[in-house]
Amino acid sequence: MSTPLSPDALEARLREIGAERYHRNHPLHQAMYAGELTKGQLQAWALNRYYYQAQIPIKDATLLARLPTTELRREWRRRIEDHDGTEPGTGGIARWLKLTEGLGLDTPYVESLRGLLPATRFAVDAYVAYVRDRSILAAIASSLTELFSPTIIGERMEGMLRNYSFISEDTMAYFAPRLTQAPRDSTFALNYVKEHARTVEQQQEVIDALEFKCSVLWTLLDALDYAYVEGHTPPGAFIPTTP
Ligand SMILES: O=C(O)c1cc(C(=O)O)c2c(n1)C(=O)C(=O)c1cc(C(=O)O)[nH]c1-2
Repeated sequence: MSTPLSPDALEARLREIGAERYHRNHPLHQAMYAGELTKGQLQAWALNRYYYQAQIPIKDATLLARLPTTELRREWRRRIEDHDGTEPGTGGIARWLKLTEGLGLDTPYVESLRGLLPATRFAVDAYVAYVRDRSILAAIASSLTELFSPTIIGERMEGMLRNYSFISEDTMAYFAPRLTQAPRDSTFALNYVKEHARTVEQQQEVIDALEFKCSVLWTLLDALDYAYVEGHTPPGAFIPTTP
């Protein structure tokens, strides 16, 4: 880029990146909603994704501490409440544990993180570090994958309920609220970057942040694929007891 894009052209570029790189295109996601995974493979996915869910409010709290205005902090604080809830048993993390429990996993084991794949830990920690260490613009832009999450969540809910007899609406309770939370959050983030990324350098930072985040999500599925579809489970990682 030698001249800055208009805000709408920047949005179009970001949407192109999502269409090409979002984890919706990953073969493991496609196998999951097509009903091709075993219960054990779904357990491994839910157990590893728990770490992503658990670190999201930590990532948001590191950003919150750096935000300069009341309006921005108020906006970001709501995200933390969405995940942590406002009292015990509420919020996204608690709902994620309903999913792992519904799949037959022991909650203390999931929470202990003992069964995580090494790549899950590295990729999620890289996301938290990115948001902590980069500019506020890059940190906000890295949440923009959420522009694309309602589509993948819709596919996953529909496909998993249809194709796996052991999955119920109740088990999938995590996802329904995300269908309204994600568009609200990503609209805010998109408007912020369209307003604040004006120079070529700033726009490149935003593009790089979205590509980085797509790579984080892609890596999580690559690691699951290698360990639980290809069968190269690293030492210490979760081993499914159901087929
Ligand atoms: O199910 C998904 O595929 C998916 C994707 C993403 C995403 O695109 O980052 C998030 C979520 N779910 C999600 O549930 C969630 O809370 C969330 C927070 C964030 C973020 O970057 O702050 N992304 C996502």
